[in-house]
Amino acid sequence: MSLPTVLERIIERKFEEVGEREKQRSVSQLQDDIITASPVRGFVQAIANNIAAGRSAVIAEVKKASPSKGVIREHFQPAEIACSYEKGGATCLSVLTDADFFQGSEAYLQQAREACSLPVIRKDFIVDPYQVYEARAIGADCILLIAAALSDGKMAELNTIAQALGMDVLIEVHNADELARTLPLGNRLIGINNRNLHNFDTSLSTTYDLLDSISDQHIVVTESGIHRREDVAAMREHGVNAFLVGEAFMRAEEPGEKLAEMFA
Ligand SMILES: O=P(O)(O)OC[C@@H](O)[C@@H](O)c1c[nH]c2ccccc12
Repeated sequence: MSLPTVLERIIERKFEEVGEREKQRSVSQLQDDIITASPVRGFVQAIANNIAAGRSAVIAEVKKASPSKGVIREHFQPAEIACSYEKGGATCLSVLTDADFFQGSEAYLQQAREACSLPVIRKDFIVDPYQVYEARAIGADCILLIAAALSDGKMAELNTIAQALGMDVLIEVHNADELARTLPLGNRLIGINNRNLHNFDTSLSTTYDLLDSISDQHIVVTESGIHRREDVAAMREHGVNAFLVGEAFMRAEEPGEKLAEMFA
């Protein structure tokens, strides 16, 4: 038998984590929290507005560490980073909430969101409805669903729950099969992860190769491995105008300045 890939290990751990959390706080308690949660900020709307105005839409990521890179940013203050991103022209924020593999937390999402007026996506490995309720309870405006981690039925179920709670959904794919499974859901936003979650290689051609199969009604978000102005220019030449960028910003002293530089 082959060794489990990192994605498989993460998912296995997520199911345990959900079990532990449910004992601490039930779904019905989360539903109470949702009643008083901060109203949803339009995530897709913000992206669409930017693109309609001819600009790139930038989802700027708040990420301390990753399994492939280890600690990416030592000085890590989510509120400070959020302000810097907003000043630098970010459209939305992405905040890692996974603790075990990315050193993230729900508190980081709350701190980042409170510090600015940008819509925020909860970046985590969502495999159970519990995590969708939890996302809205902590203020998330959008969730990530990773096609590689979900069956068709589970993906549809989680998507429907998120939308019923008023959130947007970014479904992430990295090959033609995952894309074909995702398109029938009819979501406006499609994320293409240039990083293979099984072996961590990044290749921008992952995005280019899938573009022909996606109609103009969708907004493609290219994710991972965008490091330089040249990467941005190449994507824009292919008609891709929405970007999810983490590491390149996180390694800069002033993340928002780096954003402004790369997307000027
Ligand atoms: O740091 P990068 O290479 O700019 O990548 C950001 C983002 O795309 C990446 O963090 C990511 C994309 N999909 C994910 C799913 C889970 C965790 C992390 C991710």
